[in-house]
Amino acid sequence: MSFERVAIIGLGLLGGSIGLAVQDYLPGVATTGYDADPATRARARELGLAGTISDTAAEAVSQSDLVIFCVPVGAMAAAAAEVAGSLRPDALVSDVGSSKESVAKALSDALPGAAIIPAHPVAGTEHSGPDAGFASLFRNRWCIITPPEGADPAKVKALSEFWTALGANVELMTAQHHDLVLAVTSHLPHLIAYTIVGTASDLEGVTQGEVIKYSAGGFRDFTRIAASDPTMWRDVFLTNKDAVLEMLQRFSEDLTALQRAIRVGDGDQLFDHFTRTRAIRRSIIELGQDDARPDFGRSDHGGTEP
Ligand SMILES: NC(=O)C1=CN([C@@H]2O[C@H](COP(=O)(O)OP(=O)(O)OC[C@H]3O[C@@H](n4cnc5c(N)ncnc54)[C@H](O)[C@@H]3O)[C@@H](O)[C@H]2O)C=CC1
Ligand SMILES: O=C(O)C(=O)Cc1ccc(O)cc1
Repeated sequence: MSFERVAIIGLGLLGGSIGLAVQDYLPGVATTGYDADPATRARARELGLAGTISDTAAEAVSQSDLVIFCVPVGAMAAAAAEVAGSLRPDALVSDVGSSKESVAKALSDALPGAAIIPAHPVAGTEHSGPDAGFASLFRNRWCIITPPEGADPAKVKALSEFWTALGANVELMTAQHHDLVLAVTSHLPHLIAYTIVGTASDLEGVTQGEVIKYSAGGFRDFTRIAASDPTMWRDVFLTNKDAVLEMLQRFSEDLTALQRAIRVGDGDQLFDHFTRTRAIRRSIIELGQDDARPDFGRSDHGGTEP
């Protein structure tokens, strides 16, 4: 089973990248796009983010056997409600949201009876909007699929093959496990970046100019992450609240332990901790997932990376 026509609802970074990637890597599959923002629809037409850009969500999905919601996780319920009653009976509904339990519930509440298999391509940048999309975004990245209990194995297979065709490596897990893992690997790092950049810019006696001028490598990396879309990240923290708070609690305890080591001058504890974390970085590089490598995620199939 493979898909004939994909509808993409939300034409920002993720939706635009899917549209471009399908046109490049699955040229036999038709693409239709819709975005709630008329200016984004106009830009999507100029950029050719999908074969057809519809002016209503209902029209975009009506012929499609795969419908992917690419809107902020807090907007999934409203976006899904707009297509209720217009889906093909055999359509598979999916999404790309960064949190999964709440999105699975939002989609199934809005679309009772529909086949829904949520997914999360763990691939992105700090940029958003239709101009941010590029076809090679998903190459060599993970796509986590979270099939609900009782999901049709043929549909899970078809969705896995779709993401594999776009260049992703697919992994299956429960939505609950996804939310716990991503809380520590993605959500908490973003919260820390938002905090540290705010702290630095609030410092009395340190000017904004100095923060920019002396931003050495580490801080500069944090400013990139802290430039990520405010709507998207507000929604991630509100929808993955329990897992983020649990990880934040553990993080605070570990930070307090390091704070104490500095205060009492326990150099061995600091050294041992930093040695352990350095080994984790090295194992990421050995796994070939070091996105600092110049060729990481690039493809020779076109697509422009920002
Ligand atoms: N930005 C990133 O790096 C990644 C984002 N994600 C997830 O992908 C989703 C989309 O994120 P981005 O593409 O970065 O956001 P974006 O801000 O670039 O695009 C979202 C688009 O959705 C549209 N939209 C909002 N409500 C809508 C509605 N009810 N109906 C139709 N369109 C609507 C907006 O007008 C906007 O164009 C989010 O759920 C996010 O958590 C997943 C992986 C990476
Ligand atoms: O730009 C970065 O460093 C990211 O971490 C991108 C990203 C953002 C959100 C996701 O759900 C997945 C990936």
